[in-house]
Amino acid sequence: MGLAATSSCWIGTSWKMTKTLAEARRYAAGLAETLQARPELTDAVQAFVIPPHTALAEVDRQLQHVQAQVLLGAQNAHWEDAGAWTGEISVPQAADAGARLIEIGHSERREHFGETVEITALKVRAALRHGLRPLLCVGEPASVRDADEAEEFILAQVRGALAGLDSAQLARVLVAYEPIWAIGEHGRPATAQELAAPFAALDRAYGAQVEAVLYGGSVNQDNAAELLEIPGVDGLFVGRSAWGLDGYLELLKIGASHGRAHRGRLDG
Ligand SMILES: O=C(CO)COP(=O)(O)O
Repeated sequence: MGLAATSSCWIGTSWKMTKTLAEARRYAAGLAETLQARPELTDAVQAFVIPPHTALAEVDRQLQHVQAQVLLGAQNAHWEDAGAWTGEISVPQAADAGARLIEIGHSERREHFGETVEITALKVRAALRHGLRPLLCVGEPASVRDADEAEEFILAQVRGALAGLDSAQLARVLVAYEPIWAIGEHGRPATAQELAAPFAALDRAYGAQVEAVLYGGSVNQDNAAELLEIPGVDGLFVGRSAWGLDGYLELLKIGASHGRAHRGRLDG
């Protein structure tokens, strides 16, 4: 798939429901230009960008010369390949527009669009069936965290979505742990201390089987380096702080320096 073989750190962004076509084109063109001029930014990083469906094909066009450096993703796709599903798009349609990754089960989709564990399982299978990487998002609400049940909650979400997959399929899955209370303008970033136990639990259960486990929720240029140091964190999934290209490039730089240091440790 053209992924950096040695990538030790994933840094990606979902634009959620933001950006006109012109804004998406400008961002993607600027990203492509920067990555061509400074390929070292992704030497130790796998970058990914998840635009709204309306901009997928155009962003794909803009990123065509840096496809080995940036994975393009879609924010959602239906589990059926085609049919009478008004308002939905299928995995083959997302792939046709350039997507190589499908985001599944973001808490905003679970909360506002009724996406259940069963639905996430169907969508994971649809993505894999068509050779795309599923990016499964899991995370607990504040009430579950306060009841000290976060780990059970997120492991049940992952288990339900990935049940029955073989090891080759699991090896293509990305998991993003995004506590709901940490996401968006009303969220606050989780601290390294709060994240230690959930990431340890995810690592124990799935770390060796899935491609990567990422953290998301109010990631910014000030906390990214510290978050990347948490054991079990293989990368960051970013909303608002990467909606401007400069913000995303800054995060890529932080990821690159983390990735290089990490690789140095592995090599040494
Ligand atoms: O939901 C997120 C990524 O999927 C995170 O959003 P924010 O970085 O804006 O909190």
